[in-house]
Amino acid sequence: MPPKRDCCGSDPMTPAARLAAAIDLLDAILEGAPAERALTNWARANRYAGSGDRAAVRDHVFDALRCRGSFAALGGALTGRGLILGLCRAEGRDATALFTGEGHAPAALTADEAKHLASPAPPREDLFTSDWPEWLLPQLRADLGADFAPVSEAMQARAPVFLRANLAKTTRDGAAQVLATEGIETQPHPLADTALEVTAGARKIAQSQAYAQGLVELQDAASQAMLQLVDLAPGARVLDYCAGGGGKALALAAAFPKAQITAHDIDAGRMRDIAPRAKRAGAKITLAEPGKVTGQYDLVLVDAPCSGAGTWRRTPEAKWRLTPARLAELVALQAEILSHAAGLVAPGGRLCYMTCSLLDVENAAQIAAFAARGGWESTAHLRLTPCDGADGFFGAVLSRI
Ligand SMILES: C[S@@+](CC[C@H](N)C(=O)[O-])C[C@H]1O[C@@H](n2cnc3c(N)ncnc32)[C@H](O)[C@@H]1O
Repeated sequence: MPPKRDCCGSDPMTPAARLAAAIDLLDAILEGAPAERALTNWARANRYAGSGDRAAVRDHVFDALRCRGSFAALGGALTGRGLILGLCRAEGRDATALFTGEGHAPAALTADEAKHLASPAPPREDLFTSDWPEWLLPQLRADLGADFAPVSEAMQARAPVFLRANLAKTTRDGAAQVLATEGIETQPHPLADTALEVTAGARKIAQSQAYAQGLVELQDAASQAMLQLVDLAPGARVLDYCAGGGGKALALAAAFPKAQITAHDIDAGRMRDIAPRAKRAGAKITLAEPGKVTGQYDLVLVDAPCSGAGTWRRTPEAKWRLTPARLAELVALQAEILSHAAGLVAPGGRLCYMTCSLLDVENAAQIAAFAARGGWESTAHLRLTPCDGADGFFGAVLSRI
């Protein structure tokens, strides 16, 4: 059968050519180019690459960034070429057959490379350990305890894609049926009764009718699960203090249609998508002016800026960019935001703190320090790791003492 042509009529790139493109991109990224920008520039400069090629090259690049330490060890060098050799080895692909130097394939293996690939692979534990930033290892080992090995292994895999069924418009089964008619296969996920894990057709979501009609939103299942911490009476006043693009505010609006929800973020630009998303979802969300929020709320949600360690499968560059100084800055910012947000909680109301971090210093220790400053106690918390099937997340509910 002839190779399937893309929409522009060019033949798809060969697997070896896709690897060669990923090698060049990774070299640029290792020199400091942001991955997304490098991929966009590459796609613009190589118009012959169809959507399948772009997706495959992107997957290679993100797989290599996520498993940077282990692929470099398996491939013999922390270079684009070393990482892609490591990727081939990790996936059990025959590098000799792909690195031929013919056509657009990467140059043939050198004698040293062939020797390295034939040498025994490092032990499994050394491999997954090397996919964390080295400076963070003592902290991660202490915080994750017995979960360190399984979480580290889970973090090497690609993150699943999840949707939240908008129960204000449909049921989870109803959303799944509509998605299926558009070639998007899903299965319910146990972490939340709104969560659908996408098993096929993920790239069609943004163009689907189910999405356009607000039946579903993209949201990680652990992020959806965090709403288990919240219970709201009809008419409750809710402030999403760090609303960003509104993921939590929209989920709250769907779960509690009678709540009055206000979204706030220090950065107005981050809230740009809330209005169109709310319109699609059929939700009412009031936007507060950045830095000017006042009043009293029955629930103040602080989905705090954090290291994002629980989401590093999706944003692998971020894990290599984090520094001890930046982490300390984030921890100080979280404490400051908590103090400020606490002042907006009405008598008898609650404060809910969340992060997508796996690090204790941003999670339980942050809450313990806040409670130790007086006046508040933690009444419930939830900690999820990628071993639960989705991103790492932490949430705690606090009441006044
Ligand atoms: C984890 S993100 C929020 C994600 C969002 N809640 C969602 O579910 O899509 C953290 C947000 O906190 C905001 N932020 C940072 N510093 C802040 C501050 N001092 N006050 C309020 N928001 C702040 C950031 O702009 C960012 O959008």
